Amino acid sequence: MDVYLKNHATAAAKIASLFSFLSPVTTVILVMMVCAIVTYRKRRARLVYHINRIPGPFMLPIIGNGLHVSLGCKDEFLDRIVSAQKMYGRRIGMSRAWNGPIPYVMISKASAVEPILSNPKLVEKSVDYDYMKPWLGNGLLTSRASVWHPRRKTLTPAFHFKILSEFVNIFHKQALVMNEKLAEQLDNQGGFDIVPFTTLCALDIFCETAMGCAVNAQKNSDSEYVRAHKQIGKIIRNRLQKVWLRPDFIFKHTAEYRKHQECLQVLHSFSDRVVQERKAEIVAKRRQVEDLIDLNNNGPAEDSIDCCKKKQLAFLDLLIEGSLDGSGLTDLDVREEVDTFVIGGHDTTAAAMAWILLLLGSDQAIQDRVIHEIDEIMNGDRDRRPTMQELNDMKYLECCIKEGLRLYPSIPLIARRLTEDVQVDDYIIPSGTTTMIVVYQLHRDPTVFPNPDKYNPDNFLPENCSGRHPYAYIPFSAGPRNCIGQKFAILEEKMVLSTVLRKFRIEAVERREDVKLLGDLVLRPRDGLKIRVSRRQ
Ligand code: HEM
Repeated sequence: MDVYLKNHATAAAKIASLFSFLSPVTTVILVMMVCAIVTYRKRRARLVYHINRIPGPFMLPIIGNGLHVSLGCKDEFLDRIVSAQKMYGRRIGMSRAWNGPIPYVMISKASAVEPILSNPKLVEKSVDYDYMKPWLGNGLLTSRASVWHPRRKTLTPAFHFKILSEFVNIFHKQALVMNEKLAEQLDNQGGFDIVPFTTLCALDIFCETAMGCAVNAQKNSDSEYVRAHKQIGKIIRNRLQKVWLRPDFIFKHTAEYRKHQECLQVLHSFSDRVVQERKAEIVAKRRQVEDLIDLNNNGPAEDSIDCCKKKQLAFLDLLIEGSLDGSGLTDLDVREEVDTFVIGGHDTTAAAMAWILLLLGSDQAIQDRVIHEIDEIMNGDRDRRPTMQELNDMKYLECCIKEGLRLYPSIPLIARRLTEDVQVDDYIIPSGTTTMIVVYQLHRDPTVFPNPDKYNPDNFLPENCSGRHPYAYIPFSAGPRNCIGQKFAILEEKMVLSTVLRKFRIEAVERREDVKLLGDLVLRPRDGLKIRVSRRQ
């Protein structure tokens, strides 16, 4: 003990003699730096300790499991995550991986998902979302908690039930255009890829409902916008996988960066134009109202003012009216939300509808049952637009949609950066970790869904849902940062799918098992989804 104290005293004396050469200010700075380093190292050691208690693959010094993620075929990202999770996360529903110095914890068990998604303090997205920022800026999907809170509050009313019911007409109109396009494929007995059809239909629907602008994507399918959108998704995925492409100063010197910038130019000029045109219309309308007030010395009738104030506004109008009335949102902020909602609002629903058509085409008995339900509700009428009530009554169709989203959740991975520790059973996932909820696998937990790979819409009959863990099925995420557009999505899908099924019978041309999956920003089939259509008798 004496020797120990003596050694420390000597070390302290040496440090003091070193500091005696330095000015007091430099000494204070040095001491602060030493303290910061000691604290950082302590925190880091704690983080490493807790992460490495979680099962995971063998890792190399410094690069960890980076090679496993970055090397090889870029289309295998989701496959690799799922297989690592199957191998190491089977027992506790969690596994860990180090992407260089960054720890990731993959989760596919409902009881481990709950403490993360339900906690209102854990709403920070992981750094992986930052690679979407040049495109989406601080839109709802990518923004930090401090920016996200007020914006989410502003936008929530735009997806109110009353507004959605006004969209039903547009949903139907665009579904009829899709039917016209499908009719052109009646003679195509070899089959065709359904994904471009649902994608363009969903894009038309979103632009016309939420932003009041008709882009006619279904009629003009080779639009520059659609191509740029597809390409930027690929570039971002590639960058996410390849650690060395992550730093801006490297990425900026690649050919991909030039393509990335070209895509941004196309995408941003589209959304800028939409925002500016709508803003000009709103400003002109306001002027008209002001002129009317000036003309009438007594001012406008009270009830006409009330009617304007009470009207519920759709997404873009809500943002623009807010920015004109001093909500603090700039034109750039509005554009960021437009870009975010266009991707959130059409890619996801498009993928879901395509998968569901393939699934229905693979099981004629299920298709018969859903057609029977629709015919019964519509009294055999195959043309009239369904009312909101009739759509609500299509319960079995809803089960088919939910089951489709279980097997093929449009967003297969949800990542969060933890800002506080989370306890799961005997494990601590420390603050600072990136957690990745593997929704694709969570939805295939055999203890929750027996025979989990089978397409079985009965899984969502009320009697089969009762008692199920609320976080076992989360296609729209859950908790405070869940999907803002989920009611919109289900309603749109019901309208489009029922409109298709009233006219056509669907047959899958390929087996589900043969479809290669791409874990892009959205879960897509690598080579499309081939179906055949015939007119219903
Ligand atoms: C089948 C269709 C859809 C699915 C499966 C889906 C799924 C999801 C999921 C899982 C999230 C959470 C993402 C995360 O935390 O990383 C999310 C967020 C979001 N979704 Fe959806 N979505 C769908 C349709 C829509 C639609 C139609 C809209 C717009 C009308 C929309 C707009 C958004 C937005 C803006 C966010 C970010 C919300 C926030 O952070 O506050 N989504 N969606």
